Amino acid sequence: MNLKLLSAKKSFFCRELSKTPLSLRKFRSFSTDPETLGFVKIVEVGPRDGLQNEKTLLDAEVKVELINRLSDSGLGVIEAASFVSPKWVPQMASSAQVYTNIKKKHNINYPVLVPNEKGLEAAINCGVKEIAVFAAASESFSNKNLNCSISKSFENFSLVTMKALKLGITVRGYVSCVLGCPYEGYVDPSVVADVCLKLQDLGCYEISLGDTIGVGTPEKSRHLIRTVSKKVPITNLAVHFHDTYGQAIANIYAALMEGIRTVDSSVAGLGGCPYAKGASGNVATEDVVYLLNGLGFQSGVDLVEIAKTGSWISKILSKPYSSKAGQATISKIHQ
Ligand SMILES: CC(C)(COP(=O)([O-])OP(=O)([O-])OC[C@H]1O[C@@H](n2cnc3c(N)ncnc32)[C@H](O)[C@@H]1OP(=O)([O-])[O-])[C@@H](O)C(=O)NCCC(=O)NCCSC(=O)C[C@@](C)(O)CC(=O)[O-]
Repeated sequence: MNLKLLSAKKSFFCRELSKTPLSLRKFRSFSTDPETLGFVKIVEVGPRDGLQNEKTLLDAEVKVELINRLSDSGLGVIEAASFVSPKWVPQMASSAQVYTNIKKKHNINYPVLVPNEKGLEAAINCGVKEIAVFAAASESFSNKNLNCSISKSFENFSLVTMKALKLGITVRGYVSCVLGCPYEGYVDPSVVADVCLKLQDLGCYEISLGDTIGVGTPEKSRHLIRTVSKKVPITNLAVHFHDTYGQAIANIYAALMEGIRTVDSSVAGLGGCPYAKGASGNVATEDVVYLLNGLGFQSGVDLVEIAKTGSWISKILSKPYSSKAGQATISKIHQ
């Protein structure tokens, strides 16, 4: 790398690091050398979070093709489906068919969402190796999304995780509304931290912080991560930003600077939660890959391949292709 550029990059990262309090710097082994910044795991949630809110029911074959294409782009984790009630989320009714028909690669993890024992049974029958349970940091959202209180949801998750872990199925946890709730507004970061800790205590190996309605800003995201990581190690945390206010990439940058190394994203920025009206798509995987490449992080994801898939699925859904990095990448291919 050009020496001048390297030194400019280095001083930029040193400036960023100097904004991190000493106490945090100590336990976040956070490199300042752009050459050794390391690996960021991308959790692709397009086939689940991206599609669950689509009104037009997609054929299982299209979802299978989407996942197979994503599998060819270098992603290590692709959330494939959701074993929830089809009455609640009709788009996910074909999850068993989708999961069984995808061409699974040995080095890719294909987790699915599971809210209760019924969902776990269905996942087990399909041979699923990883599930994700999803809690909320707001009572109102928990009631809308899961039809029960936060404490009742944990009774379900406790049964689900215990059974799953006994069978060797790993469990990831989500917390929704970490930076705001569509029904209650402000959410206290210490409440989020408590919910994260509970998920960790159940045996979740990783907890994803969901900004369900995309209201977060970089400083609020930093504050949240600092609060939560006092209870759950930062290495066990992921971030999951929706882009409702166009802040997702800035928030991810802030999260990376705090030491987060797992980022959820959705191809073509698809997505939205059926129980969070007005919440727009997730941050686009293409935009995250472009950011990571620019910062010198490795993700293993091929920007051209993921952009081709983003452009393809947008056409299938008759939507404009909304990823800026994806659009630019595709237009370069066609030059
Ligand atoms: C949890 C329930 C089921 C409770 O819903 P309920 O109505 O209280 O459940 P129930 O036990 O009374 O069952 C009602 C019916 O659903 C069936 N049922 C019950 N469970 C299942 C199941 N697992 N699979 C298939 N069917 C199921 C059950 O058999 C019954 O069928 P019926 O007897 O009426 O014919 C419901 O509220 C539900 O499915 N909620 C899921 C909502 C959802 O998927 N939301 C989106 C995902 S979360 C999200 O997007 C946020 C996230 C993770 O991305 C992070 C972020 O951005 O914040």
